Formats: sequence, structure tokens, C-alpha cells
Amino acid sequence: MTVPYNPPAVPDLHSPALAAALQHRLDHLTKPLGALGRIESLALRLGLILGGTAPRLDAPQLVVFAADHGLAARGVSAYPADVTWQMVENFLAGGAAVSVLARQHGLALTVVDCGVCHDFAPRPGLVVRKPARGTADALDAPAMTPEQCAAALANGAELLRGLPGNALLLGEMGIGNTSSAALLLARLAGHDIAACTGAGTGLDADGIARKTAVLRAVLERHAGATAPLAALAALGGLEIATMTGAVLQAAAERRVIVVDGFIACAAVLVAARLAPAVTQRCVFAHRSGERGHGLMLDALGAEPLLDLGLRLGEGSGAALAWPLLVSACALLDGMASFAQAGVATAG
Ligand SMILES: Cc1cc2ncn([C@H]3O[C@H](COP(=O)(O)O)[C@@H](O)[C@H]3O)c2cc1C
Ligand SMILES: O=C(O)c1cccnc1
Repeated sequence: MTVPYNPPAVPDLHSPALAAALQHRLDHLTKPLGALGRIESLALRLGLILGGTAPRLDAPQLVVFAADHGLAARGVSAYPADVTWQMVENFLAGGAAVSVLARQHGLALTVVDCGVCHDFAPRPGLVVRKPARGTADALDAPAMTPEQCAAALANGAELLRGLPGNALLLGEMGIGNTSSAALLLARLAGHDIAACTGAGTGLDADGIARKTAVLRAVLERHAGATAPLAALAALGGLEIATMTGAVLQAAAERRVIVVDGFIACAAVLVAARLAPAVTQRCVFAHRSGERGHGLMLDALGAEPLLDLGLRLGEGSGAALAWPLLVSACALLDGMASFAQAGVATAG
């Protein structure tokens, strides 16, 4: 299967001069060398992405990509598929975890209906871009047709082009989407599906065993879908495909991409297989409690900032990590150097 989509160019960020200037600045601030630990590597990364020694984060956008999954009918989630549209209503009404965190941290929240089996009343904060009402059951057929997958990717790019600011925080909602993420990890990183499959919304051990068996059969059904976009179309879902298009566009525009948990990482994995320099623009917010996320992070060469046992999605982990990015920029910009403050350097 060929998906008719050309990813945008994502150039390498390699800039030894800027990296040296940032490191020089960090090393001359009034603190023992390296004493701000991983906040220093975060500051360095933000400087490299935004292209200066005093990076400023501007108008951060938290986008929740939502869609339904045909595979949900196979009992791969602990919750019913209706929760997807009900949670979209909850996001927009302000009552979900991500709504609260976005409000707290001043993040603009946009919910994108990428393929929910429900018609929402139009309102501010909701964007509808759906090539289909949910994916097909991947045990029967490819989750998406090549055209649907290409449309979802293009929708993500177009959405991004219309958003202000220089930072994108990834969120998602779609009952059954830990299954698509596990399938993509297994297929694109070459792991056994059992190592990639977890409890999702809270399956018990028997439930996980049944989910694993379903996913193993899905992989066999689509054994030929090995290229990144063929795998994405075969294994789903519409929200992951739209997110992948948004990630590629954000990377091409040199925005900071704050990656949430297991499902957001699956979109970044597909994007990185198409354009490896995508991960240079990413800040990985947290290590999720979902089994498989460790393998996912390894596949991406990622070192996440937080490890809080979160297993929620929605962009909640990205929103929780956001203040660390703000602090990294503030420290880089606002701290005095030893020379400025008249503090003695190491003896
Ligand atoms: C009330 C509720 C709110 C959520 N918010 C995010 N998810 C999370 O759970 C889903 C993935 O897990 P699975 O693959 O097991 O269905 C996604 O929608 C994800 O964002 C939620 C799930 C529920 C039940
Ligand atoms: O890591 C995640 O994003 C996740 C894990 C479980 C359920 N929903 C999301």
C-alpha cells in the first residue's frame, strides 16, 4: 500500500557554534558547573531548536487529537468507545485533567476531531478535520485507506500552519489507541507485540492477554505493511496520523514539540522514521506507566523529564512538564554570570 503523502523537509539542527555558545553561557552562570542537571540539557536543546542563546517560548499550543477506533469493538480497552466523544465534550467544557492543566499553565487548548463517530456542535476550541468516522477494524481491513491516511497527515500539517507560537504540546483521546500505538511500536521497532502491549485504561492480566492475542493477529493480517506510512494506514488511528502530520509540520517550522505519553510517542516514531531530525525538536515530557513506553522511548533515543506513573494521555504529561521548559528559558536568560555578579569561580 502506498500512501500519497510527501513529508516536509526537516533539516538537521546541527550547529556547533550555537551549541558552544549555549554551553559557554550555561557554564558561566553563578552555580557550580552542571549543577542544574538535566535543566541544563533542556535549556541547551531549547536554544538549539529556537536558534539563540536566549530562547523565548511564545504562545504554547496544546492540541488534543481525537478519533475512534474500529478495533475497540474487539474488547481491547477497559472502557466503551463512547468515552471518546464524551471526553471531547469534557475537554471543551473545561472539566478534564488536561483542561485544568492547560488553564493553570496558560496553554491554548484546541481539540481536533480527527475521526470521532459523533457530530459535535461547533464551538471555540474545536476543529473538525475528519477523513472518516473512525477507523475500520484492523483485524478485518486496513484501519485507513491510503487516501484517508494521507488526508489525516495533510490535515495535521494544515492545522499547525494555522496556529500561532513556537511550541506544540501533543495530546490525544481515542478509546483503543494504546492498541494502535503498541502495533506501530512492534512493527516499526521490531519488538514482539507482548512487550509492547499494556493495560491502557486498566485491563487486568487476562484482559491484557486477550488484547495481545488480538494485536498479534492484526500484525499477521498486515504482515506486508512494513514501511512507516503503510504501517500507519494499516494499524491506525486517525488521531495518530493527524498528529504525525502536525509533528512533521511543527518540526519543519522549528517549533518545540512537547511529547506526551505512549500514544503521542507513536506519532513521533512514525514521523521520525520519515524525517529523523524530528526528534531534535522534541522534548519528551514523561515516562508513562504503560508497558511498552520504555521500549518506545528507547526506539526514539529519548530521555523523558518526568517519571510520575501517569497513564492518562490527553496531553496531561506534556502540560505537567511545561513549567520546566519555562524555567529552563528563564534561568538561561535571567541568571547572572560569575563576572556580572562578582562571585569567585572554582579554585
Ligand atoms: C475517562 C477516560 C479519560 C481518558 N483520557 C485519556 N484517556 C486515555 O485512554 C485511552 C487509551 O487507552 P485504551 O487503549 O485502553 O482505550 C485514550 O483515549 C487515552 O487518551 C482516557 C480514558 C478514559 C476511560
Ligand atoms: O501513556 C499514555 O499516553 C497513555 C497510557 C494509558 C492510557 N492512555 C494513555
